[in-house]
Amino acid sequence: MSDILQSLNPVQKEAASCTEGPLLILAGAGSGKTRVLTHRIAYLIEEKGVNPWNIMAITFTNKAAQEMRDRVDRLVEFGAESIWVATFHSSCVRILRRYIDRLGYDNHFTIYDTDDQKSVIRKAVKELDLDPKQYREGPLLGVISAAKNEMIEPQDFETQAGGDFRICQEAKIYKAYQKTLIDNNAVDFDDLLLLTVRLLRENRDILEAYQERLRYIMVDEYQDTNSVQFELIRLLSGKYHNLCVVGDDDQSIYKFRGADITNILSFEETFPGAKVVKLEQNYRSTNNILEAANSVIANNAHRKEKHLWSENGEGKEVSFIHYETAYGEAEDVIDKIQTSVHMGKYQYQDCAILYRTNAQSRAFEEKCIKKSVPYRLVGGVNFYQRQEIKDILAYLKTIDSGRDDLSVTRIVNVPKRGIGQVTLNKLAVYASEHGMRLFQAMEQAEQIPGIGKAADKIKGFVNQIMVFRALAKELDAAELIESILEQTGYLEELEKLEEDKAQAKQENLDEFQNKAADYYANHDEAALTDFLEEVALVADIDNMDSEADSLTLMTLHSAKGLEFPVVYMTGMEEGLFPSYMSMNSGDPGDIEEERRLCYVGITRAMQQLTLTAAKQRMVHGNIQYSAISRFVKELPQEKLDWKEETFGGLFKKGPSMTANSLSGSLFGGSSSMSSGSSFSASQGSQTAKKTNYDNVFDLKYAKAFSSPKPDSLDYKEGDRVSHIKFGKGTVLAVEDMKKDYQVTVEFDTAGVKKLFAGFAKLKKI
Ligand SMILES: Nc1ncnc2c1ncn2[C@@H]1O[C@H](COP(=O)(O)OP(=O)(O)OP(=O)(O)O)[C@@H](O)[C@H]1O
Ligand SMILES: [Mg+2]
Repeated sequence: MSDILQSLNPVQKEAASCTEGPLLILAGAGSGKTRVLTHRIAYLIEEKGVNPWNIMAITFTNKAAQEMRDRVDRLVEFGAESIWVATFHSSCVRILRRYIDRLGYDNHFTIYDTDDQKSVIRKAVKELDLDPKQYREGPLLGVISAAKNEMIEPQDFETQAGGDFRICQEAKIYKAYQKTLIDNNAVDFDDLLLLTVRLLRENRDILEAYQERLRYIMVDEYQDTNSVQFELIRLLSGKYHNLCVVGDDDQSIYKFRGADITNILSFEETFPGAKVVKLEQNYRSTNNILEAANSVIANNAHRKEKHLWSENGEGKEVSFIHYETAYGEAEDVIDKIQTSVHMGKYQYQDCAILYRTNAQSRAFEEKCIKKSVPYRLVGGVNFYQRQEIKDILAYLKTIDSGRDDLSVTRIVNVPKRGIGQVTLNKLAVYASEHGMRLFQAMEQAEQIPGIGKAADKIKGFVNQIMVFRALAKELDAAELIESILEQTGYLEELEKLEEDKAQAKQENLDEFQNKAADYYANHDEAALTDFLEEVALVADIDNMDSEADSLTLMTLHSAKGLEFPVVYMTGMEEGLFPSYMSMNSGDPGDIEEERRLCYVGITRAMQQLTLTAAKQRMVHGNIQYSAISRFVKELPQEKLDWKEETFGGLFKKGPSMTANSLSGSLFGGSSSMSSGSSFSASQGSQTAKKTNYDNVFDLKYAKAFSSPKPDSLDYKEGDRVSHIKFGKGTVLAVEDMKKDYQVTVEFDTAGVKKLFAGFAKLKKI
């Protein structure tokens, strides 16, 4: 066998050298799938004499495409540059730039981004005389995108509506939207794929030309392809059938973007005569880590059975640490990493901290900055650089002093107040002529010549800030943030965004409120100025050097395909991971998707894996007690190195404390909290006593969060209420407790929750 394949094991060799006909490499994480793909390309060129021009390799992200090209460059002597290595989208752009005129477009088409798309939707809704409140851009874009991913064109969408009023209206919007795009010679991201498929279906000559050229097609991370991507591959490989796809059904984590796991599960039916190769030897992780991964994923019903093993030895035991608070979790994890680096065991770049939601990065980022640990945030903007956080910070700064013109400029039209650039210029000129700050000039707007009617709008803004200034004396920063979000209409604006985006921003804002609540809990008599000073210190990220040896922080989703010697999976709590949404959607498939994500996380670790959870975490300014994630329970318990943090230190769990004997209190099994329900406590001390979490953080929180019991409630059993985070719901029960009312609410999407009335601030609707 050739030299090129020398570094592969026999099964990998078989896969890499099986070049003709359809081939599915179905294999678990770290078994060398990506490695086989790159070696296969080299083998085709060097051994089989295939022209690089005839080879296509498709990946999902630009980063992966770049890496694939680099790896092939190293293996192949000449011609690597003419291999077609690209993502799905860039492949389509390439085809369409050449041939889109066949579909009636001009070849110099424009690609619309989300902002452009939204304005097209707004225009369509207006033209159709529909209520923009009922037909919001975000959700409509979601509907259109889903239709396009299923290759449903506007006319088919209408036919499928079958008289349903709402769907009929959506069909009209879709039609108008598409017409505008065509009139502007523009395409959206989904069109790129859809139009390419249409082009190939309707133009035999073009299809045949590409089929003839792209004789060998390879797709990495095949488990995440959606219908239209699948169709594109099917068409292109339709003549030579030399299609090699690699993937792992257990790592399919993009269902929410239309990825269809059946594409991989039914490969053999779709491509008759397909050869299937399974790789089971893992080269990445120790056996302890693999056993953890195998044991968790075994709980999914719909999967192809496979079992990973490795020759890397047992390795260190997988650990689980249960902290009292999320604050303690962040502090200790960063400490542990720093210690291992100081001891010379690892470098920062060997370590990764993974979490379920972007907002969780905040606590870790702060600890890194405080302890001078260099870090790199992958696939996200640093917490304090995020748009919504900068907006709210700008409000707080303006409320605090109004001297920062940048902040004032940032928020004057956020949300929109209709104050135009011309007016702002006049204000700036007036301010500089009179040696004032911009905000002072605004306070005197009516005296400024030429401002005219805009003066009223400016006064409105100034008055609002004045009201907040008064409030700032009464409220702590967390409450102030809440009133800013509500009273300026910022939250309302958020709701108009696409669901994913709105939710991510909402989570970040919640996390910022938690930060504020946390700060006030730990600083008696803190003022807004002190809080802003603290934030300025922790938000200083200018001294970050992306090239330097640094710790990686990222979400589980963005960790796919990567590997690290040391991995921490944090926030392993019911409601966080798995997420509330997946727990309450009613579709068991959603929990399975979360479990696959957990599997992806575990299998990133090469030598050392630690899972962590916190008993209490601030969620939307409330302390929330959560049970340990079910995924922790699914790990092989007898091999798990389990530590409990109690007051003053970490203690190893004694041999008699098996997971099952603890399940009542730790997994929420026997307590009044059903699995997945959360407990928002205003009476921290009371709850703390009951659950015996007598640690110093509890007392501080308790002090900060004891809010008076309301005299009476304006809602009762059966009423509809709304909660700022959980949305709308129906009151199931109201219990009059000594210190507060405990209200049980069944939320429409967030499930059943028990809340304390004094803190939950439920509104009757
Ligand atoms: N035969 C082999 N000999 C030595 N190392 C190998 C071999 N096969 C794979 N590896 C190494 O194992 C690690 C995992 O390989 P690779 O990233 O290709 O796996 P994968 O199946 O694509 O994983 P994932 O499912 O996470 O994408 C890499 O560091 C790779 O270099
Ligand atoms: Mg891979």
